[in-house]
Amino acid sequence: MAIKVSTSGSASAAAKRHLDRLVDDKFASRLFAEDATLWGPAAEEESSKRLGWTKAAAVSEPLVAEILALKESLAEKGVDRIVLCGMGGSSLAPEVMTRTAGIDLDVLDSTNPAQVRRALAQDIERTAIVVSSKSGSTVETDSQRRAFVTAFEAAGINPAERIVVVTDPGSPLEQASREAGYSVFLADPSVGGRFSALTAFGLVPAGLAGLDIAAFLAEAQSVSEELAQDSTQNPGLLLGAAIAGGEPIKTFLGVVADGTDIVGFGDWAEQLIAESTGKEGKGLLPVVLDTDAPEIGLPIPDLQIVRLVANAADTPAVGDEINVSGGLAEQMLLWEVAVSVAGEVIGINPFDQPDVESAKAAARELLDATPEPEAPVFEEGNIAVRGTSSVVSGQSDVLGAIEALLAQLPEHGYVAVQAYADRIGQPELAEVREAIAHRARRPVTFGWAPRFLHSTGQFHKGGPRVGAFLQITTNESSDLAISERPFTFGQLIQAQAAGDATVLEGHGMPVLRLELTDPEAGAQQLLEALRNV
Ligand SMILES: O=P(O)(O)OC[C@H]1O[C@H](O)[C@H](O)[C@@H](O)[C@@H]1O
Repeated sequence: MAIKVSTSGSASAAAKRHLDRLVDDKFASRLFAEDATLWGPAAEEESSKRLGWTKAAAVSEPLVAEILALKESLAEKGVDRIVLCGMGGSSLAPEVMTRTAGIDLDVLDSTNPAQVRRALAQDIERTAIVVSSKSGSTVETDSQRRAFVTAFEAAGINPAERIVVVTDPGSPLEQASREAGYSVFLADPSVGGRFSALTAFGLVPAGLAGLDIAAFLAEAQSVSEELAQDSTQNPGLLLGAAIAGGEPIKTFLGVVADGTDIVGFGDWAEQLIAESTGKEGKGLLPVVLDTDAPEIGLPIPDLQIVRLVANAADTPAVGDEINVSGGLAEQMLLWEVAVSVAGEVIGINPFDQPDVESAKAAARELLDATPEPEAPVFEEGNIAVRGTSSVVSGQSDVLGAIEALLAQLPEHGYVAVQAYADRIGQPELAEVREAIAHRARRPVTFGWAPRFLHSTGQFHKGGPRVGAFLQITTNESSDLAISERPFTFGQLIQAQAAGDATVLEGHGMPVLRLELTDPEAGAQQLLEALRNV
C-alpha cells in the first residue's frame, strides 16, 4: 500500500497557502533531522526532547525479538490473553493496531468499577497484563495494576510472572517494577506519548497480543523517505497544510471512516490532533463521524471533512473535502508529520499538553478533601441532574436541561458528550452523540471517560472556549477497592468527573451533569427522551 492524500475546493486552497513556504523552509527534511527550532523559540526546549518518533520505525527494530521471546515464554505458562492497562498515548495506538488486525487485546483504560471488574473477572489464569505509563505516575494506570495484583494473588498466581511494564527510564514505575520483579521494557524518552505508536508503547502490547510487529515497523519505514522530502508532493505537508491552513481556520475536523480497512482510527487520531494542537485558545478538534452523521449534511462552515478511503487515487476528494488512504502504520507516520506541520501553521507547540494537569489536580483535591456529594438540582426517573446554574436553574426535566445547555452554544461552538461509564457494558451510550447532533446542528464529540481526559481534554480546556459539555456519570451498583489507596474506583471516577467539570466551568463554559442512578435504566431513559421529540 502507499499513502495518498487528495484535497478539493477550500482544502486545496488551504494547502496552497502554505505548501511553497513549507518546501522553501525545508520543513520536512528538518523535521526528520530533529530540528527543534521549527516551532519557534518558546517551543524549542520541549521539541528538542520530543522528535525521536521520526526515526522510531528503525530504532524500534531490536525490540521485536525481545517481545516475541516474552510472548513465547508467556505462552509456555498458558497465557493467551493480554490486558493493557494504560491511558491516552499509552493505550490508544495498540488498540487501533490490534483492532485493525482483528487481534484480541483487552484495553482497560477506565476507572469505572464495573468496567474494571469485567476485566478482572475473565480468565485470570490465562491472563498477563501490560502496564504502560510513560511518566509512571498516572493514577488510573497505577490503580488498574493494583487491582490486577490483588486478583492474581487471590487466584494463587505470582503477579511478577504476569506483569509486563512499559515506561520511560528512571520513572517511579521503573524502580517499583524492578523491585517487584516485573518484566520491564524501557521506552524511548525522546518520543512523547501520543507519538509513541512505533515505540515500545505500541509494540509491546500489540506484539504480545499477536500482531506482526516486524511487518508493522517495515510498513512505516517504507514511507519515511517520502515524508521527509521537501516537496509539494509530500503527503504529510499537504495534509498538515490542508487541515490547518484555512482562513479562517476550520476548527473541527470530521474524521469519517469511508472504505478504509482501519478500525477505530479516529480514537487514536483524536489524541494526536486535539492534544497536540488544542492550546492557547487555538487548535483542531477531531469529530469522529459515521458516513451518515447529521453534521455531514448540515451547513457547518468551520467543519473540515476528512474521509479515510480505500484508495484516494481512485476516489479523489470532492466538495471541499480531503480523502486519505494508506495502511495503518503508514498513516500513523503520515498524521504525525501532518500534526507537526499543523502546529507550525497554527503557531503553537505541538509537543506539550499544558492544560491536562488542571483536571488531574482538581480530582486530587476532591479525593483529599472528600466533600459531601453535591445534591442534585432535581431528579427525573433514573437521572439525577446537576450542572452550571445558568443551565440547570429553573429546569425540572432532563430534556429541558439539555435544551438549556444547547441554547448556550456560541456561534462557533461544539458539544462534548463525556461518558464516565463502562464502555464495554454500555456501548449504547455512544448513541447520545447523534441524538444531540440532530438538535445542536453543530459538531458534537463523544468521549469515554476518563480516557478522553488524556486526549481531547486538552483541547476542551486549552482550545477556543466555545464548548458546551454534557457529562454522563453512572452510579454503579457495586464499587471496587484499590489496595493501599484511601479511595475506591467509584470515588476516583466521581472525583475525575467533578474535577473536570469544575475546571471547565472555571473557564466560563457550561456543563450539564447527568448521573444515571441506575446505569441501564438511566441510559434508556435518556435515549428515549432524546429520540422522542
Ligand atoms: O503514559 P502516561 O505517562 O501514563 O500518560 C498517559 C497520558 O496522560 C496524560 O494525561 C497526557 O496528557 C497524555 O498525553 C498521556 O498519554
